[in-house]
Amino acid sequence: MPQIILGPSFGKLDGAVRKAAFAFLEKLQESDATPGLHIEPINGSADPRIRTGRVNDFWRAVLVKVQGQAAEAHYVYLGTYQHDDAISYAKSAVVRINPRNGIAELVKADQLDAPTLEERVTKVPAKQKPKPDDVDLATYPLLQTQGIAVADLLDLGIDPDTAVDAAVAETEDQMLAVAQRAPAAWQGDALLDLSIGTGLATVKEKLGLSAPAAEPDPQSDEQLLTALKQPAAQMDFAFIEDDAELRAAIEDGNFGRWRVFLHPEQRDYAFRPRNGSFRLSGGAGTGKTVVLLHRARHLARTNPDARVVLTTFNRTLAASLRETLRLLDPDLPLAKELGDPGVYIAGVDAIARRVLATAESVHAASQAWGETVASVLGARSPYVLEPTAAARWDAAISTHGADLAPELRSQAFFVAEYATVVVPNRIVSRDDYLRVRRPGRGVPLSRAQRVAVWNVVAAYRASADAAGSTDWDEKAMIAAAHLDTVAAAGTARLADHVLVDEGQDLAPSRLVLLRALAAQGPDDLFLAEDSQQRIYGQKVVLSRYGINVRGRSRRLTLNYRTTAQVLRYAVGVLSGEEWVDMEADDATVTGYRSARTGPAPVEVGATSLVDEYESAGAVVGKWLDQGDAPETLGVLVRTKTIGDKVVHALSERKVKAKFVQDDAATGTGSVLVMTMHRSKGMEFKRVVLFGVSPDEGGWGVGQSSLPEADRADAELRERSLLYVAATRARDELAVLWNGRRSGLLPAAASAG
Ligand SMILES: Nc1ncnc2c1ncn2[C@@H]1O[C@H](COP(=O)(O)OP(=O)(O)OP(=O)(O)O)[C@@H](O)[C@H]1O
Repeated sequence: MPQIILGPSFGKLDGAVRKAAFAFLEKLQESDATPGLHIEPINGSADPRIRTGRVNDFWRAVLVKVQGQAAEAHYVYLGTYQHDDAISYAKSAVVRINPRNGIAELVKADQLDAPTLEERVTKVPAKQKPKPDDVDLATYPLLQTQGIAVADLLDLGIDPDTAVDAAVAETEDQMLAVAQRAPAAWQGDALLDLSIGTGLATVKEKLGLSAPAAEPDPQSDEQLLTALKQPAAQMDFAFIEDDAELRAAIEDGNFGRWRVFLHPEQRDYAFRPRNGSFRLSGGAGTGKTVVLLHRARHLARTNPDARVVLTTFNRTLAASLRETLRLLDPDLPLAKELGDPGVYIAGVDAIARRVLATAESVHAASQAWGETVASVLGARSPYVLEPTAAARWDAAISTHGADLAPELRSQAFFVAEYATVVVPNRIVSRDDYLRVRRPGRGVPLSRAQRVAVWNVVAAYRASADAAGSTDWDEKAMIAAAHLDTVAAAGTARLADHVLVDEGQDLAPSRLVLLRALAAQGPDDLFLAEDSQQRIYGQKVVLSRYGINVRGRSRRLTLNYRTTAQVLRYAVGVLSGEEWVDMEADDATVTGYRSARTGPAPVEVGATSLVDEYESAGAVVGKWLDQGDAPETLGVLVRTKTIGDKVVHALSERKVKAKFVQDDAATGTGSVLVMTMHRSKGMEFKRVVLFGVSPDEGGWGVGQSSLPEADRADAELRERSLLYVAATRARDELAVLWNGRRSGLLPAAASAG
């Protein structure tokens, strides 16, 4: 069967033609000898491999035929055009090997001749190299300030016209414009990377660029095929694997390029085997979830017996992973039960519950099960499935917390202490607690304070014991203990590969559980995280919970979702704070960039709540008038109460809106209002952040009652929440408040 390769300009078509184009390619994929396809060369085409094919009476497909030694040809599909346009495009399009780096590229014939390289390069104004003391670097060509010359760009293989334009770009926005015009995706990416200070060697490594051993032979189909398969070429050329992929790409107006056009780094993280646990970090929108989905599919396809667990913070996000994996591969077998071959998708708490439910039904009466529960909670009832309400902390504090210092008398303090110290360390007695090290907990405790804290913990546990209940930290830890016990007795673990999204939000007990799902070994655990998006729980260091990723941590830096303008604003929310990643290293935003442009975020400060509702109605109404589908617009709020009021206020202003919570379907036809927490992992075309003021509900709430160290961390989480919310916007962001502007928002200049 001929192999179809989607080229960079396979383009968008409207409905009827799309169907015809798909039918054409489907037949071509079966056999290029199918009657009626009329695959023909064009007289006078610049590229001898160019063919056109008959889609119908009016439309023709433009293709590049690469035969090589293979029995079946490869066809690069360059799009479907009306007859005359197809012929003129086919005459000028050339797919060739870039002589500098061996990457396949689509160029126009006129780019290959006139004017010579030397002539074009002389277009670059000869400014002297800047001297740090006497030059205003802000008005100096960006690349020159980084010590990059045109010759370096040409050497990388960047198209000469693009190189010349890039060399004179003085601002980020000018560079973005050049990058967007670049004839190949890898070139735009390389230019943006270089312009923010990434070195030439790193750029080459990230894109897998290296000089070919010999001058490419333009006649050689084999060489062209190799060139098409280079990772950097695959940002523009996608080898289509089956009918479903073809149908999605050609027929689906919402086709996501993420399904087939991966960045070389994404490709590497998705497909390369790893000899142990791996951590992939990256800012919002850099494609961490995309990598996980591709990796899950790859592992399951490579070994159909493999038990792949794909998990995340909660069931809403798990439902979204399931839906997106279905889009990527509708035929991929999903496992129904944990431990079955295929991909099993669930939130981490659902996994804990699954393990416990099975274990309790089989072992509840056994001594071993009782010992497992006791190893985490001390001697108590072996029944653990019922949930413990967080309110039990309040009861325990009020009955047994008389000796506590006032700043420790809060549910939030106990939840944090319990989840990060008591449960993961399997503390079952007061003596254990007096001895345990509490690294990472900013709040110091004297011996007397520890005793007072333990009294409350003991009371909390006693009341949960009486109810036969456990909280989610306890459930995860008992499940992990159980899995370790049965594995030590020789039973196989439940998974071969565990893939984790939103790792930054997982409490220690959840990490211990995920570690216990698979035996230590190659490709055991792959964890995606962005520490700057931690909006739940405490800071966590992976190595404390048996997850060793030393030397196996990488970072993605290209944001595919958000425009450069929105990204700059969102990153402004993070600035001035210290951030650490899950290896306790600096979490840097260096190199984090977007290749897309759009309007600068708009800020609207209102003088009353009614005024703010009015502004929200006006902003959303304008977007709807422009033709945006309502469900592509998000209004993000701090709390459900605020959200309900916003829905009401929008409806009064004739904007149909609905409040979305938990894993309710978003549906179509309404503007979506949701809490910023609920918006995690989602994206919208345009976003309103509503009520970003210390005078409005939610911000800073409860922090004053926390110990100082916990308060600082709570403020970091609020920044992260705002960052998460702002980075949900693909194209445009509006930030609204009533009263004072929140100090968490970036300095006013970033908004411009
Ligand atoms: N190679 C790609 N080509 C085109 N689009 C991509 C690519 N990779 C990712 N995207 C798109 O970028 C957006 C962000 O991707 P994804 O959700 O995987 O990022 P993320 O790092 O998990 O983000 P977040 O941390 O904000 O949840 C999605 O719309 C995705 O389809």
